[in-house]
Amino acid sequence: MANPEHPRLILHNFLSLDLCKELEFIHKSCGTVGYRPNVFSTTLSHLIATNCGHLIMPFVPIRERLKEKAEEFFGCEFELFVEFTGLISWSTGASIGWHSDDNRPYLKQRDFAAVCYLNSHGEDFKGGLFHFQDWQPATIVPMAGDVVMYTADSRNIHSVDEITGGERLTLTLWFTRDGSHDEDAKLISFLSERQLHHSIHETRSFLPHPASSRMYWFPPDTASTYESGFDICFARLNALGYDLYSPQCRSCLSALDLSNDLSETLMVPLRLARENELFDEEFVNILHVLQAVQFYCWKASELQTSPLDKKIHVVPLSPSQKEQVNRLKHMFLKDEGLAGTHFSSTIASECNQQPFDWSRFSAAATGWEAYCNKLGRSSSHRILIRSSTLPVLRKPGTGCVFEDEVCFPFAYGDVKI
Ligand SMILES: O=C(O)CCC(=O)C(=O)O
Ligand SMILES: [Fe+2]
Repeated sequence: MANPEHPRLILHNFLSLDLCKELEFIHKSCGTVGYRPNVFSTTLSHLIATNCGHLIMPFVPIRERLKEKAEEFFGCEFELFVEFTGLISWSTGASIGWHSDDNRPYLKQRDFAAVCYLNSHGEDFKGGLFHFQDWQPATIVPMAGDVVMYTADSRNIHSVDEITGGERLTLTLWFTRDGSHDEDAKLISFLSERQLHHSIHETRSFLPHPASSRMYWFPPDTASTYESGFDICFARLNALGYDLYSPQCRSCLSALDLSNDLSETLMVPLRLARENELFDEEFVNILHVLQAVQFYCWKASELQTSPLDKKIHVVPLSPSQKEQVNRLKHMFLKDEGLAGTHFSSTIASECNQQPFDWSRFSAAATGWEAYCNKLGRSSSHRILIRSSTLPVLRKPGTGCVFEDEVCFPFAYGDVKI
């Protein structure tokens, strides 16, 4: 039963560690600079906008479980809509003072919050403890798999200490009773819009389409964009020991071009380099590279290669290729030290647990494709989302039954509404 003065709930091990890792993979390969300093985020609409709608699949059952839990605990069965879902990471320097989550006129629709911790204090980051101003528990130490739920109003004023190292990652949801703020309805309409633009003759593809390069530039200060700071995708690759080579990078041929708008430079085919070796496979753009690399990080320990595998082709970097690799680095990592502060400190716990191996990396690139295909194609993974305009029939204890269903094979295939 909720304490009516401070209604809040702590759930330990609500999410499996596997699921936490999967969501970490999605965030580290799809995230953008966020809404506050030193904060990065991945929203569901951003996944759709970058042709990664299939990556919404892992969120679907979690959203439903969290909504049911909130309805049960706060005593509002069948009343809630998800208002916002996002993966949010905080790096060194990020913090938030005392506040309630509905403390702005445009946030008044928020009734409840659910913050799911996807990694752990002490192991993955330092600082970042959560505090409630009144009542118990006064402090929550974020641990992977745990969830805190609370009302978004002034009965649950809270704060988060500054992050002093590493990256703190959460899956954060807000719930509302106001159907006009239903996130599902917005996602459905965004998806159908995208589908209309999707030619029926186009072959199915899970290749990501990067958003505007400004969304990946840190710090997100428009005035200084590209003159200081760094590209977060590039910085994540660099922190893991990778370099990029662009076979057709025109803007990096001349030092004079360094002040140009860089938006197209990482949206073209790229190749991956490591130390003095160049991997002989082309990726369509930087997000494609990053997804393969982060998939390798996620799955490195499970990837099997056999001596019968075809030989992985890696060639030495030529001096001119090396020069171009360095130019790209200079363009996208203006402030390498700053990039290191935000992304390097967690690498010990990532894929560096075993020595790097190109054949395992190649297996990861293939595995990434199979993973995307599975998410996108499997009919058992089809997303069932109710449109806010459809009347809903609910049966207590059995979840929801809809008079009609809106069925989305996310991002691909036919849409039935
Ligand atoms: O990440 C957390 O623990 C809470 C974050 C928070 O208070 C917010 O985003 O409003
Ligand atoms: Fe908050």
